[in-house]
Amino acid sequence: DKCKPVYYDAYLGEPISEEEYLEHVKKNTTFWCVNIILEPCDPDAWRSLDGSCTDLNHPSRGMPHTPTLRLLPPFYSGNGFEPRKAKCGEPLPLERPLRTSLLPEARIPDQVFTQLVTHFLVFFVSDILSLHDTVNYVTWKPYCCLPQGQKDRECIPVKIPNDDPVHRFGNLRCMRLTRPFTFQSVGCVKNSTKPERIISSTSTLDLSKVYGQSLEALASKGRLFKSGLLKFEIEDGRIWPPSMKTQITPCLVNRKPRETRCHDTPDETTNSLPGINLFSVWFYRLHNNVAYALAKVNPCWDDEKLFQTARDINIAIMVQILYYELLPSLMGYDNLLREGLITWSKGFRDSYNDKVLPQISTEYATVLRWFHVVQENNQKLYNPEGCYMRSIPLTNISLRTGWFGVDNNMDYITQGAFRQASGRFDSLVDPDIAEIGLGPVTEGTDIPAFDLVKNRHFGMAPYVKYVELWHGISVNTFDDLIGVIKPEMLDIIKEKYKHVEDIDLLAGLWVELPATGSFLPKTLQYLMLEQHFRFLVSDRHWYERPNRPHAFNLDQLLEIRKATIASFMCSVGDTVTEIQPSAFVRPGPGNEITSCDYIPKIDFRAWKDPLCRRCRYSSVEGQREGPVLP
Ligand code: HEM
Repeated sequence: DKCKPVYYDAYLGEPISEEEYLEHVKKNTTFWCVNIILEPCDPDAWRSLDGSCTDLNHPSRGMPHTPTLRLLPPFYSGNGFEPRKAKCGEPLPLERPLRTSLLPEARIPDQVFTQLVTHFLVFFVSDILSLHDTVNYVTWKPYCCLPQGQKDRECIPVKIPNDDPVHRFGNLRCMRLTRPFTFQSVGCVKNSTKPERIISSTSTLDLSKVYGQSLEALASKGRLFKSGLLKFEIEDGRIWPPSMKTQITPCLVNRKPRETRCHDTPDETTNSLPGINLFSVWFYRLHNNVAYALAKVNPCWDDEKLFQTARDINIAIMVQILYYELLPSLMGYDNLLREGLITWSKGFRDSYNDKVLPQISTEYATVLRWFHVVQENNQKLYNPEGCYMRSIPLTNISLRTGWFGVDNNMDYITQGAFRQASGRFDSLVDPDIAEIGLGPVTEGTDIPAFDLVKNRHFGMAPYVKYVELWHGISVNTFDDLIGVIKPEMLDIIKEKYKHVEDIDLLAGLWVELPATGSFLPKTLQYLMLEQHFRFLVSDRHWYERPNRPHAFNLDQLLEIRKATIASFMCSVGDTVTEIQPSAFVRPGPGNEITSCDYIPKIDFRAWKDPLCRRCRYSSVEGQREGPVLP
């Protein structure tokens, strides 16, 4: 029956019967455990919103709440699947003292990269990962450091010892934290099986922060249903996504009555971290700029065609910037070329492999947290002339979209994003990220220590297993890590861990030497290459494919190739009339700030549809209307 929905077991990816589905309804587990596909996959359709039909043979794979892939089998201890023990049978060293020893606190500007790198990265992360584990200990179970928390198995608070370098003079001895949600904990799979984390995002790169993950959310909050546009609002001459009109909003930290802005987007978590907030607004605007440009060259296109094409271009621009600009800057152009992540030719390439499921690896989801190390929390604000105005801690403007809407803050933070250095790519962490990572909503948050806790609860194999896997060496003693770990840090590692196999994956990354030609630690480099290759080969809608549904023609692809973060900022960044051509890299000799007129732009005439000539004088009503956009 064509119109009958098909229910899939989210974990197994197999269809289930209506009776099995009703069982889930009874248990109230459909949200987590069932993927519903309303219509059979149409191989010629545009990319779906919920990730379904990315893989025609396994239509539910790629959807939210589908499993991650383990590169190495998990390590847990006991029947309760608690974090693995040290080799000698004792618990592993406490996370907080490990963090304070291996990753000291300091705020040092990087000599190469700008703050735009971390803003882009955190936005990109929000496209494929989840916030629910954080919401759990902040909002749903805020009691993990109170006596009530001792009775709740979900609570795994982080202990702060009495000799803590920061808190020994204060009273804080506990930071609240909860176990990550797993297929087991939410009731999809038996508790007697090894915990597998559950993620609420689609596993493809699809700008789900902008478009949401369901038709209903996009229809009710996103689409204007006119000229292919997303809904928008103009305030003080700036274009924004629509704002919420209710009193209760997710912008918990807005300082009322002045700060009222909170975005009513298909995915409300656009209002969370500043980097996510900024790039969501910018990609929102870019969609409308593209739709407007397309409508101009194709007056006969209807709303649907304009919308879908603009979405497709918007996603392609994001991926082009990620693969051809950001990743090469971080990981080395030649490294990416050699591993087949990018191509030197500007034309098409088809790397799609229908045997590879659209998934992310559990390891990748964990080690991406390494980037907390390079997050500078002191956001500098500049005016459009490039003069420093003032600073604000990023942790003070999370969950505070209202701040962006007042005092020209949006202009100044935009300017600061490409003028200011990121944190140094080193074994150091910004003091705010290490102590007050969630700002005023908790008593204290040591983000990298939390990362280590999660590393253990996700059952990551010991660090040395990954070193052996990727670097082809066998590691039996600490000295086998000479040449892999920074010498001075190897001394500290030996003090902290009793056996070389005890080292946690993330702790190893904190102290590793960078890979050749890269700024990233050696093992992180491999784990990133591995996953970014999978994004490319498992995505049927990958923008460089000539034979995907609604594929670009060559001229169009060549225009997409012009996308850079600088042209992006010129197009959507408030007051950006000049910028350095490589805006992920600090401005300076060879990368001077220059007028946007000199930054190559996409020419949308490549999308001119010859069929439109025929209906030129009978253009669809309203087609030429639209906001006056740059
Ligand atoms: C001011 C900047 C940032 C803040 C305040 C922040 C805060 C946080 C917090 C509180 C968590 C949850 C920790 C936990 O409960 O385990 C988290 C998770 C995470 N963050 Fe950040 N972060 C920031 C920047 C970044 C950046 C630049 C990246 C770059 C890759 C990043 C990647 C991640 C990842 C991958 C996770 C895990 C998400 C998941 O597993 O679903 N964060 N962050």
